[in-house]
Amino acid sequence: MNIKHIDAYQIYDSRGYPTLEVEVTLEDGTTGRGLVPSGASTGQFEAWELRDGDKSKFRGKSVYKAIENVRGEIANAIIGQSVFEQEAIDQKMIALDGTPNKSRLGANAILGTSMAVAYAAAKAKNIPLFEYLGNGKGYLIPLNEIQILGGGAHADWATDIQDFLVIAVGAKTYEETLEMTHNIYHAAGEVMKEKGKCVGIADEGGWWPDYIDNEEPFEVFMEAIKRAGYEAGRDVAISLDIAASDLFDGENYHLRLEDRKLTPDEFYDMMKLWCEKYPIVSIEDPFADTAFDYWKKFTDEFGDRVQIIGDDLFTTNIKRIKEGIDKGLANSVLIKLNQIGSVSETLKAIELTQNAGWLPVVSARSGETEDAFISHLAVATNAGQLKVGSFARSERMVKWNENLRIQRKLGDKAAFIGGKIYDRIFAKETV
Ligand SMILES: C=C(OP(=O)(O)O)C(=O)O
Ligand SMILES: [Mg+2]
Repeated sequence: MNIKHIDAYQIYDSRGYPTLEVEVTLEDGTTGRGLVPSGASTGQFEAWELRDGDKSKFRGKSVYKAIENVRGEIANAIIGQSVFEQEAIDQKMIALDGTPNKSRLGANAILGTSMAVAYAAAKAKNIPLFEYLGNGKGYLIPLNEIQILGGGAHADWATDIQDFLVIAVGAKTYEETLEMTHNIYHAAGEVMKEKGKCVGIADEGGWWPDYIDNEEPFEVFMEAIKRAGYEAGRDVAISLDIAASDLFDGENYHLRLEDRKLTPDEFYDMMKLWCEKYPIVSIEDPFADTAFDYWKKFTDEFGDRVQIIGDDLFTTNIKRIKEGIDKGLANSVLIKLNQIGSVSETLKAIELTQNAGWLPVVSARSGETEDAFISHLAVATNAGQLKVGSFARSERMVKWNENLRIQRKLGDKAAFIGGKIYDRIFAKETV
């Protein structure tokens, strides 16, 4: 089935900033839409999100140039091509762009088209997206990583740490992860309101706190877990996204909240202390994306009991992930479609991660849309984990809820292994 028409439009994301929607129409009238998310704490090695006007201050700027590129060059190149040739279409757009980071046509223009092509292809085959993307091999319903408190760039630096998340490692079913998280999320809100520490809701739906130091959120978190009736470390574990590149000034890590600068060694010791003191099962971007020595040292020390995720470190980029695997910098990769800018490259990044015995964590962006592509991607690839921000905004819930539907569709084929996913990385060190 060939592509007949491609169009693009400006829509708005969950933060109310402009983004792109691409619509692909096939010869039989079938359509597919790709809605492009957008980050705030973006990594320096990400593919380029094309915005109109001053490139250095792009947040909030319109995307009409990217739209023009879809309607013009991209449409000219791929109209008439079979919609089932996902990789060939993506490669054609990459070659047409001609830059290493998709900055000429825009990673947003290319990704929107790539996602729309995948959706249209699945529809043309009359199968769900997860089945199409995974060639029918997807069956694993992912373990959720859900934000309870938001900070960093997502809450105007209310805390230095960007995400305090919960992982229901003891849950026996996907439904139970949602049940446990909803209890903890609301308990945390209650604790914070009692303490007079709740300002509102951060960008991804977690509570926006008002704190004076970086350990206070841990105390609230531990109290919320207890109040919700769970045991920290057994039923649920803590996960952090430090987003450390945002704190790093090229020399030191700047804690704005306490107005302190920590040397890389001091920062390392703080990460170490937290991992020893609290039931932390997963930590993302604990160091700056250039601080390879610290990543390596930390993985050597904690990689047998903590999932160490590279987000800004790898930016879903195959070359960077390969280098990370060769050097042993982490044991997990955050997977974001728009960091690399096409569906087929994202699938390859997941495969590479899994082949190395590492864990992929499929992730949303802080600026999201009402689309649930990533829920399908996580199941299609048996990634085993999904991170979508929090629980209290519809652009997040649409992803969690979509996995309930996918699970129903899969029926007996569906499996959920919960916290056992970590045996794949933790067992290795001890065998
Ligand atoms: C989702 C994240 O935030 P952003 O989309 O702002 O990069 C993240 O850092 O993992
Ligand atoms: Mg991150």
